[in-house]
Amino acid sequence: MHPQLSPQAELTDVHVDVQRTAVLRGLDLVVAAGEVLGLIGANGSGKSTLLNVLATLIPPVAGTVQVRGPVALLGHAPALYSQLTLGENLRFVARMTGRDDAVADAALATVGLAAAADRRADRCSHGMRRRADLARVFVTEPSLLLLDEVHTGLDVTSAALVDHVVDGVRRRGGACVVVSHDRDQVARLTDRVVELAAGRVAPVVVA
Ligand SMILES: Nc1ncnc2c1ncn2[C@@H]1O[C@H](COP(=O)(O)OP(=O)(O)OP(=O)(O)O)[C@@H](O)[C@H]1O
Repeated sequence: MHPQLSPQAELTDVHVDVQRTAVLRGLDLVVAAGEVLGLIGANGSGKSTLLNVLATLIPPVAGTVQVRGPVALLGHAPALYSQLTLGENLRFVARMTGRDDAVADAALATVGLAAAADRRADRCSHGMRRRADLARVFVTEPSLLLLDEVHTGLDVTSAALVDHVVDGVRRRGGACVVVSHDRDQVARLTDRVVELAAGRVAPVVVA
């Protein structure tokens, strides 16, 4: 962590139930501005739930959640309207956040999808959809970027694009939380790693 920087997100004694089952139980976590935090844990330990709490999509039943600045969550599945083209999807995001269409078009070009802008999302490969999802980050410029297993199924070039996106958020002084089952990926990409178990997080030393 970078103690000299203020927290981008701070969770204190957070309890979250999913379908009446306690998933997070008194969880404390500070994500510092400028850091890339790795989050690991067994299947079902609550990693996606925690990202949803950080994205303020799931309210805790107890505890406090403080998040500064705009947040972007990239989930298991890319968040695109399947019947819209990639260009329409990105322009929609741009308009919803008060940006020009040109920003959306530039973002698509940045992720190497300018030539596919007129292709419907449901006619794109998984990797293309993931790239278009990553392009959202160039449009909205979040201060807190939450990545949930986004490396799955990506080729080397697309995986490098994830690194580029994470670097961009960090350079702007924002923070990232990266969920992955790939410990090598986590060790390479992050400044520090925590493990979620029994509803709480604990520091982990990743070789
Ligand atoms: N829609 C749902 N309905 C019922 N229970 C759910 C639902 N979503 C999650 N859960 C429960 O919440 C717990 C935490 O799930 P979550 O998806 O956050 O775990 P995870 O660590 O991200 O798992 P994985 O590594 O498999 O993606 C799980 O034990 C699961 O049983």
